[in-house]
Amino acid sequence: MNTLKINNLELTYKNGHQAIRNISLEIKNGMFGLLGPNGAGKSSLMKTIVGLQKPSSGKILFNNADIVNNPEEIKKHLGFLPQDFGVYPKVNAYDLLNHIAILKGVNNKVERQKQIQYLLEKVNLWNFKNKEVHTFSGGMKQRFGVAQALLGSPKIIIVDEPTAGLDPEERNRFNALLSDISSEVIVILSTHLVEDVKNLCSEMTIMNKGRILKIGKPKELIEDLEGKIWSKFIANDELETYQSNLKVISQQLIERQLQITVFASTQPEEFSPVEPILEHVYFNVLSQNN
Ligand SMILES: Nc1ncnc2c1ncn2[C@@H]1O[C@H](COP(=O)(O)OP(=O)(O)OP(=O)(O)O)[C@@H](O)[C@H]1O
Repeated sequence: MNTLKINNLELTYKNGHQAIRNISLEIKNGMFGLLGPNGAGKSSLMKTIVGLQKPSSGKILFNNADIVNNPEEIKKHLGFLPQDFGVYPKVNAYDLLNHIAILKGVNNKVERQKQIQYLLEKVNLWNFKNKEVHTFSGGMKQRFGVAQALLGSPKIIIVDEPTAGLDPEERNRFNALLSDISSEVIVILSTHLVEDVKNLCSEMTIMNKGRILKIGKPKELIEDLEGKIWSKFIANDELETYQSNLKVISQQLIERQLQITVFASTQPEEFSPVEPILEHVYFNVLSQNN
């Protein structure tokens, strides 16, 4: 079992912006969802975990090793799948993986060949091993990204917005693959897609403005809202009145009619009960923080 422990982490950038505010977390094997709107501090947190930047204060321990002072202790066990790799060199999939494996310290040639074949088969790209990666479709590039992240048998894998730009079928396939991997390693999935967290993660946290606002199992966080979510169709000009009298957590247009969803411990007049979902957890938590 791998463990990542974060204690009282703080990060203030040189311009004075405080991107991480007193964060403490404990993450074990499985998929952990880091959910938050743009600018919440997710990338700042991940970059600090992987040792790309030092926190202003606080501790990060990976399997009990202090990785703030010894980033190598995590780097040798890390697989990183960034949002976008930028431009790929004009190299075929096999050769590119071979190159990355060497950078990751897989020095034995036979071992390298074994790992590359295993991973290309696992992500369904073995038949495309001689094709240049820059010609791959979005989904194929993402799966290639997973293969490179898994080279060198990492114990912790960090993925940033992994399904951005994938069509629904590619997204499902990609998510199944991540879920498959996560039983033996820590996978931290940073995203603003509630749907991906709901489908994949056993534990999650919601963060905003550098703080952790909620932490728990998606299922339990949803159960906490049982009997507290209500909705109603209203006229556009009534919105402000409802917002000042009730806790409106979301609003959406359905066939051009405005529907609001509110959080309340008892049923507001003329509202209908709604079965809670993770979106409600997310919007409810964020609305308390705005
Ligand atoms: N190097 C930096 N110097 C100063 N401020 C920064 C720096 N990097 C990020 N920030 C600021 O810190 C805050 C958190 O940014 P961060 O990129 O961590 O958020 P995020 O949750 O990952 O958002 P996104 O989903 O948009 O990537 C933002 O207000 C951002 O402008």
